[in-house]
Amino acid sequence: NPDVAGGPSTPKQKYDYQSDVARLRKIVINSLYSHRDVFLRELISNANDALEKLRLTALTEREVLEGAENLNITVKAVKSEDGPGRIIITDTGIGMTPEELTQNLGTLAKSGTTEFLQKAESSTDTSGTGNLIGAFGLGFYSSFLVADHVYVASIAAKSSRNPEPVQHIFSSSADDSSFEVYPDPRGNTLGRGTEITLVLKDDALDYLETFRLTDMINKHSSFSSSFPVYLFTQRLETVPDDEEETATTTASEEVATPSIQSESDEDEVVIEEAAEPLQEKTEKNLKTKTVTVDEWVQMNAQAPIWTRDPKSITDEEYEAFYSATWKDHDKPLAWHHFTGDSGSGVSFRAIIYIPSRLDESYWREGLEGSNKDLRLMVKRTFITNSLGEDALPKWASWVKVVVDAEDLPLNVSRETLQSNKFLKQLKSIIIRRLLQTLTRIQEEDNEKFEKLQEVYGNVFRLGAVEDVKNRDKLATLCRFPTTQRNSTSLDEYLENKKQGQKQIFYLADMGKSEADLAKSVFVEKLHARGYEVFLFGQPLDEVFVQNLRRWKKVPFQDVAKAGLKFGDEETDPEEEKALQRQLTEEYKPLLDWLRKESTDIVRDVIISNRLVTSSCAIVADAHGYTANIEKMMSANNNPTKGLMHEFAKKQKILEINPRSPLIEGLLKRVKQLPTEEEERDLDAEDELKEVTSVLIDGALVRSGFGVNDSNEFFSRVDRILRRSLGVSETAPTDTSVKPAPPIDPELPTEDEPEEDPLRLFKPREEVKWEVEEIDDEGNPVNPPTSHHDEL
Ligand SMILES: Nc1ncnc2c1ncn2[C@@H]1O[C@H](COP(=O)(O)OP(=O)(O)OP(=O)(O)O)[C@@H](O)[C@H]1O
Repeated sequence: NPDVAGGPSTPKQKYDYQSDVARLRKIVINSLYSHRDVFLRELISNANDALEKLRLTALTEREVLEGAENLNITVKAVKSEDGPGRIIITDTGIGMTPEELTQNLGTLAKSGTTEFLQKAESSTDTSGTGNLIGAFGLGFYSSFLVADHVYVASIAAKSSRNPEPVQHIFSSSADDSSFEVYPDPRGNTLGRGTEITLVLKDDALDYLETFRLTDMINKHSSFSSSFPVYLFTQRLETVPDDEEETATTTASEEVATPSIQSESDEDEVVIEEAAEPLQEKTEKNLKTKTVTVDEWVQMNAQAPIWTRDPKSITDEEYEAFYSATWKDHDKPLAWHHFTGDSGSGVSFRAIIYIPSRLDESYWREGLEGSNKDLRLMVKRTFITNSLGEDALPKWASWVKVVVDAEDLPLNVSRETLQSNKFLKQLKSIIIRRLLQTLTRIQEEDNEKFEKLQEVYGNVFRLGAVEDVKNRDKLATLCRFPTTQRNSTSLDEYLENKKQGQKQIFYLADMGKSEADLAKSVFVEKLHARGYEVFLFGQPLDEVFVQNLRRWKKVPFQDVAKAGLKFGDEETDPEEEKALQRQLTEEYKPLLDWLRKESTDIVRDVIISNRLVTSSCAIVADAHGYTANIEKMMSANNNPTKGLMHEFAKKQKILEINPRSPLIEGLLKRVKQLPTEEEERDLDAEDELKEVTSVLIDGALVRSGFGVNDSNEFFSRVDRILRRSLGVSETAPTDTSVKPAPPIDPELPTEDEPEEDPLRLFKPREEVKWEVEEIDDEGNPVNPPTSHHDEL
């Protein structure tokens, strides 16, 4: 309606869009045509939200219902010979005051906006932007995908705070950086709610076709509203050419919005059809004529999906409902539709959906992040999406649920709901059903279960830590790599354990790949002997086992800690035990030597039972930190560090492998050292001390710990290398460098040449190496040129 634009007498208020909105609109306007259809879905969804808000407010404030009788959404296409085509979407929802028009439509307050804008702006691939738009949900701004100009007429619902609402217009064209808000020159035409007029772009006129709109509403919006959605249609009909008969149908161009008799689901549009069958009439009177019959057709006449019999619902319907309700355009991974009784006498129907991806914010939000995707309804009226104190635990906060309770009073408020037992029971019912669904997938659908692992693997671990009541069920869902298989459950591990094995073996080192873990010194013997070891590289793995402690009564054993038992030690032949005793005796001088040299680092030194090829390893004592925990502790900057921490850090044991030639050689050298009564050979002692300390530091590194002072460690390595190369140990390295030029506070005047983004792919300039010659003493033959030092 051109009047909407306002006459000269209407005071217009002009505003600039908030910068994010301006950026968003630019993306929308430049985006791909194939995604334009979303505009209708977005506007109908907003209309539905406005109606839900109204119905919820009406529970406590009846007067908001004044102004318009029915709660519905209408869509009408207006073709025009002399002007542009228009689509008008109207709802009788809560409406907006002029301030709200400015605030809600002129600013962006959506989560993830910045991220979306950055991604969309840097995307050079337009189809990528299209997918982003689909996933983000543009809301109101999607209007500009198809419209050159948009008018939003809105009048807020009457309330005690706003007893005399006035209908206002928000007006903006696609290429404007500003918008206007002004009183509607037509006065109050809506009664209550919002009317959005899209003045279509020339290349979007095909949206005026009824079949196009019908198709779009059926596909995207038939599930998005529990309020009736009507589409204005016109059809041609042949009627008797009898003035009296044709009076019941009008061929007017405009028809009033539908009048609806009740708010129940059986809502019907009152458009009278000819009372008698047409055929009889044409037979009576052969003279006929063709008239245009205007009709409001309800597009979502079916009952809401959750109230229907699951057998009558197709997968496509479940998926369409999911995407319309939660605006997730990736298909859900699975769903479960059920009827329940809370046990406190409230019966309800619910559908639980498992999304096919976790929202990026899930791990960022920390443990406080709670579920916002649970739609709690009472007799089909949306009540709340927050369970308050009875919120789902963090691990399950991603689940999307619709619950419709039958036996609660409709005027139940959020507060009285909190005190109702129903919510508490509902929480545990949802969790139980969710676990059932997950377990069913585990048992019946391998492919889907793999996808579940990919998306929710860490969520199950978190759940087992967080949700003590359901710990076992969640732990059953967890899969881990082992030294023998890619993905093993705890039960599968136990089925594969060896005779006598009384521990579940695992090695944990956060961030390490399975391949790296499998090469660890700690698993070499277990693996060589055919025992299976869990390889825990995920951040939550070690926390998971420490909370679980045992599975089916079998305790977990960290293979990097003392206490490892194969379980068949009893059956070791006598001679093997004797050999062990003999080795301990034989290696006593080396063990004593090592104890003396490693007092700051380890608690004890022993002959190892776990090493095959490696010469030595550092093992955490049962009460000490493993390398993994030690890393976590230092990364955390944990305030509980202190005495206990220092104590736990030192609870390590150095294990040596008597079969390693290196250890044998070391033993020989220790034995050769003159005893104290004779003259001590201090040089030989120092040299051996140095070798020993490199060996211990090497063991620390190999076992995943850090060395105490890495500079000192490398100087020692340096000295040993010099010695083995016959280079002077004391000859200094020339450390002179070219000093920096004097201070220059001037800023550069010319623009820096832009860096070539493809430089990495271009051949590098040849690097010339100069080899420095040294004499017998290790001193350079030719003094180094200055550019060596710069390097
Ligand atoms: N038909 C309407 N009636 C009342 N208020 C509306 C209507 N359409 C939009 N609004 C208001 O404008 C705000 C912004 O709408 P917009 O569609 O951009 O985002 P949103 O609805 O918050 O997000 P999304 O549509 O992606 O869920 C809404 O939150 C709502 O307050």
